[in-house]
Amino acid sequence: MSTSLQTVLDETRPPAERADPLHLLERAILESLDTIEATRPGGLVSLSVALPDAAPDGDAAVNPVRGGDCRWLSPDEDQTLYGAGEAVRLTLPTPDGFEAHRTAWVVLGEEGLPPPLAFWTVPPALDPAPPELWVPRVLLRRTGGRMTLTVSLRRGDTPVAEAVRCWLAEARTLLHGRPRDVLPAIAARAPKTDLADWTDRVRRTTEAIAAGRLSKAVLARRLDIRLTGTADAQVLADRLAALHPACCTFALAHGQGHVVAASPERLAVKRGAKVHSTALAGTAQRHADPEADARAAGDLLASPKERREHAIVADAIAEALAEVCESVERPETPDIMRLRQVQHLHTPVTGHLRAGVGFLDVVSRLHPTPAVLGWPRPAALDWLRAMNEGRDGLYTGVAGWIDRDGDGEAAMVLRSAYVEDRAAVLWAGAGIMAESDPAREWTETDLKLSTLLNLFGDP
Ligand SMILES: C=C(O[C@H]1C=CC=C(C(=O)O)[C@@H]1O)C(=O)O
Repeated sequence: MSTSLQTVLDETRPPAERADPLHLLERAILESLDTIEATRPGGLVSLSVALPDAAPDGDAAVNPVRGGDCRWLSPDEDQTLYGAGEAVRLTLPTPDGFEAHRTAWVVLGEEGLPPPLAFWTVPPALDPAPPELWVPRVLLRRTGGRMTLTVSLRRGDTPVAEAVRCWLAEARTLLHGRPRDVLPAIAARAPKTDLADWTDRVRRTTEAIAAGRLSKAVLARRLDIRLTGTADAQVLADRLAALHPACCTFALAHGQGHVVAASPERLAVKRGAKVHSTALAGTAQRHADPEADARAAGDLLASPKERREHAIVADAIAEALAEVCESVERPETPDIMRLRQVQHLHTPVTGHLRAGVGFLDVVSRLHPTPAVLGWPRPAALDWLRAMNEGRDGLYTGVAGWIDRDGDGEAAMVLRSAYVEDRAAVLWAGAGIMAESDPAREWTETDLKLSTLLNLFGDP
């Protein structure tokens, strides 16, 4: 071992924490040092170690509760990803441009551990920004009680000793960081859309649909809020995950702040050749009274307008998957997805991918679905541009992760906020059909906005 690296290890490991599970990482780094240093300049190298399980009482040495700048909680897989820093960031001309980097990725460490991964975002259709992908410098992956710590480096960007210093410091924060879990309240609201403007836009859209210019358009409204203090995006994501267990919850570094969401719409999940997507469109309110709640769900299922709005989305997803799959399956009729504030018509769509089809290629075919844009795609895009519809903070874009094996998960950025310092920008939208009533659609967006507003004490 070089003396400089020994110095880094000694400096970054306080004596009181000698029993720290990070010694496993330190040992693995020392064992892999020659290979890391031999990796060609520009090459991406990742090293993974298994850590002891987290104790449920939170007293264990390993208890990843806070810290880092990216967090991803998957609803049905009991998996949480915590990322810190960036080993590499790629701006992709096309999302599948990642494949070349993926195959050159050097993976070190214990065998049988989950592969390293990258987070990525694709902007909304109305935003010309390119897709971005980044490999976190430190990634902690908790699957069930199993924990894997992965550190990554692009050779040539930073001296190895410096990278090791960052790895250990960031890993320590992910493992032992202290919660800052008091969320601020709302100090002021600045709606960017009022009911009159919304009503006008919905009316013009229903007229355009009646005139045959398009079948559906998703209009959206923006609400800016000022907070009484800084909101920690990672805490917001944790709260959202607790309140919305059926959703994919994430907080991802974006611009100078973070995008935080509890998205009910998992656009795609890929495991080997299997891909799962979710068609979600058609919305009703939830009710505390079970009878009223069931009636609302029944009305939703029976409504020709909601069923057509939903079918446009389910058909588009099935058609996009058919282009890259050997077979596609979906039930004939939707069921109901129940969330905290709303319930949606829901159709799961699954496919068996043809050989050689990459995950990000699937995502780029699916996005934007008619659940966030409208239909047909070109007409909806033209219409939204003509209406000066804006989108930012990634709202109606896609976010996800992809691993070294090419598997991954993608969620629409919905029920989301862009949070920076003491400010948050919230968006919510609704699919507009020929029969849409402006006031009802406004109420629906209110319910969708409350997913995030509730976190700041808004009833
Ligand atoms: C556009 C949003 O939701 C979409 C997803 C599910 C149901 C929708 C609807 O019924 O209108 C929307 O298409 C949003 O949450 O901002």
